[in-house]
Amino acid sequence: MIEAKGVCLRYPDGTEALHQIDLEIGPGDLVYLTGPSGSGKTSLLKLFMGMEYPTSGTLKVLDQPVTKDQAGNIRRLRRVMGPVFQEFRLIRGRTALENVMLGMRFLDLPPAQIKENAGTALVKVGLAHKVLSRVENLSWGECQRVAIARAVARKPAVILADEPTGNLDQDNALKILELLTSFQDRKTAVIITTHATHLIGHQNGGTLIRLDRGNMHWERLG
Ligand SMILES: Nc1ncnc2c1ncn2[C@@H]1O[C@H](COP(=O)(O)OP(=O)(O)OP(=O)(O)O)[C@@H](O)[C@H]1O
Repeated sequence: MIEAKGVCLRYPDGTEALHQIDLEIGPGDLVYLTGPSGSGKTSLLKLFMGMEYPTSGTLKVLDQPVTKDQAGNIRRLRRVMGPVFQEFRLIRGRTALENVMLGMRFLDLPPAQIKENAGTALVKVGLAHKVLSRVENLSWGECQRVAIARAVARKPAVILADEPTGNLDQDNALKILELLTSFQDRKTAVIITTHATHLIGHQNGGTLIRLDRGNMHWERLG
């Protein structure tokens, strides 16, 4: 599903964010990405999303090479990714339901099906009572759940959540990790960046990737 061989990422200002990354993530895998601030976690997610390209090495996502000259194909690839961005990127003035539906606009589904799937996703994240609320009237935690619903409603091949525990106390961080890992199934891989490694449940298994100044170390959990 995701295969990286010797991947390096150097930004135009010379910063080497990732160095010689080798990894394989298969369908249904659960991967936690951790490491200090600036260690390269977001950069790695951006590579998986085709928002950055490797400066050297090879990266394939769903058998699609992630290179600049494949930009058109990568745009299509993004439709089967389920990103949950740190800043959520919700559209103000629109309801929770509309936000989730907008995230599905590229899917080849009839409008009624899109609406139904969007509603189901909001129920799954515990927001049945906020479906018709505008997002600016929701709390921060509710907005986070809308962002998760938008990612999962697309039934993506990979859910990528960037630091979903960042602003949460321990109880809520645990709930969000449990919610995100509940979407892992045979076909859906879940990748979560987090500083909260002490909250990672070993019962779900999975892999912990530690990044340290762009270098990677693996650890199997469970
Ligand atoms: N667009 C960019 N241009 C230049 N350098 C960048 C850019 N984006 C990130 N960096 C640098 O690349 C390195 C890795 O950044 P990245 O955002 O991937 O780290 P992170 O592990 O996600 O950090 P945090 O936990 O603080 O979010 C850092 O040194 C950062 O300053």
